[in-house]
Amino acid sequence: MDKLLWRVLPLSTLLISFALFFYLHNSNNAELYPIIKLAEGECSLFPYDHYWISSKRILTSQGIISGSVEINEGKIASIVEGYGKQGSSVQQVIDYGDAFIMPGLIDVHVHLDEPGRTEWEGFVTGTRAAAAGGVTTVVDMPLNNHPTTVSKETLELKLEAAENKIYVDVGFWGGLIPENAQNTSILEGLLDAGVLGVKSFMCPSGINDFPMTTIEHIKEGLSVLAKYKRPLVVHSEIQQDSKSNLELKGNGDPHAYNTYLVTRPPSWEEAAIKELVDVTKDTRIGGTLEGAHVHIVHLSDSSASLDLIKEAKRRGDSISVETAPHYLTFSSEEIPDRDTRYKCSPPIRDALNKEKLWEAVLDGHIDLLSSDHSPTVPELKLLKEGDFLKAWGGISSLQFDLPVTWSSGKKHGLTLEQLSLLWSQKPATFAGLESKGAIAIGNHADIVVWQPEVEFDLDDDYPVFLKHPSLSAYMGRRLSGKVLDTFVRGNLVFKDGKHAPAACGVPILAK
Ligand SMILES: NC(=O)NC(NC(N)=O)C(=O)[O-]
Ligand SMILES: [Zn+2]
Ligand SMILES: [Zn+2]
Repeated sequence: MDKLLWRVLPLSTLLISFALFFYLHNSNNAELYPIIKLAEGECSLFPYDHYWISSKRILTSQGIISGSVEINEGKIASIVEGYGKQGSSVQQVIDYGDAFIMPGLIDVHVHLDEPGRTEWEGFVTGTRAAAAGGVTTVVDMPLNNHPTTVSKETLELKLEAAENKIYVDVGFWGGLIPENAQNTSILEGLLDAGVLGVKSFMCPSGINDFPMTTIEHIKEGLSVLAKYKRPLVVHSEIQQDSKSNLELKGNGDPHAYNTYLVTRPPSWEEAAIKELVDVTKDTRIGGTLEGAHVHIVHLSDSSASLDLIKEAKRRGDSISVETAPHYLTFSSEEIPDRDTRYKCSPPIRDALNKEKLWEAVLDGHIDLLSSDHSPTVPELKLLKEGDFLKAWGGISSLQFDLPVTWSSGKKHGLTLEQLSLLWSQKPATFAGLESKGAIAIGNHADIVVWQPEVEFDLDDDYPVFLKHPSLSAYMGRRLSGKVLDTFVRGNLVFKDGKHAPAACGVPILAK
């Protein structure tokens, strides 16, 4: 017996070693490159400064190619056509096979809520969700953080709070409120400190220290912004409380979505946009506000409001518009009673409105997409009570920008090129983010690698990095388009469900 054992042992050791070798070899192949254990504090899950990534499908500024991209010290150093071919300086290659490589998404409308409301969201949770979704840059809104970002001093508080907490790059919108519109030195101080532009509300914002602006305040703001050549972004709704609406508010069932919907009709958006386009005529070349730009956030009304914007564009006004994936995905008819996760303003309208909005996206009348990720705490969303009139308005979605847009978009004929234009190139130009938004030589290596054809369920097992996953109306859905890896300035910040240990995103300040 002993003898037999001694004979079998070397043989089995040999077999085990072989098996182990093949297993490791294959699993390395599956991982596509060796995983090296990182020390705490590292910015990247791939510890090389100089490497290539290759795939059969790379969306470059010259179109989709099969080939490789050379990344060196955070920037795109070269692009080589031909799958499997790399330049002579090959050090490390990550071969993604036929996964799709494209520029990272730039989400210009995100409420990160820090400092002051970290129980709602925060720099760490928000930017980790972004990284997990292939979003490599976000631009943070000046509310619902406390204090709101309306002066140089409050921007400094933001920057302090963001230190060592951001996993992707973050730019900041300042706020235009009556106080700094009337005292332009405060506004200039805020712009000098580096906000990419300012945002205002034409209706109550729901946040006490962010009062609404009238069109007169907006004109004051625009005359300052014209000098800086930075945009004004506007929540474009003006309250039009007709008698019948007031009555409905009192009588309708607050658990029915329609009761909320009728309280914020398209005429609110139309009224605001009418006032805005009356002002944007002066932004034309030679006009008194030349250099200023008005950007309408989260357009929901695809009828009269959109027509006003199209007409202003035709005239040559400096105006642009975004919409959000929830207006392109959901329709009011299908929102269940009591499901306040869907409450936002302006509201999600009917299916016909949604289809017209898609048409406008595909025809290029909508300039870009953004999430308007605006969570709160579950208690304020009133998930248990299900009261649409009292619940906080805001959709929680940041991590799902890409799969949600793609899932609905592909059914409407959206191409991968259009998707990237709407989520990367256009937002980069709009927010003045040089060196971002395209895979082009010299640009930041801000990249998402994803599988457009892969479907997955957003179930309880799915790794969601939002602060409050239960608030997202997308939970429970089946989506197309799985994010594999995300690079920010060459750092592999997210891979296969894991984040890099250190938060190495940088704040982006306008100069
Ligand atoms: N204070 C907010 O975050 N409001 C947001 N709320 C929404 N959209 O329902 C917004 O962007 O208007
Ligand atoms: Zn808004
Ligand atoms: Zn918002």
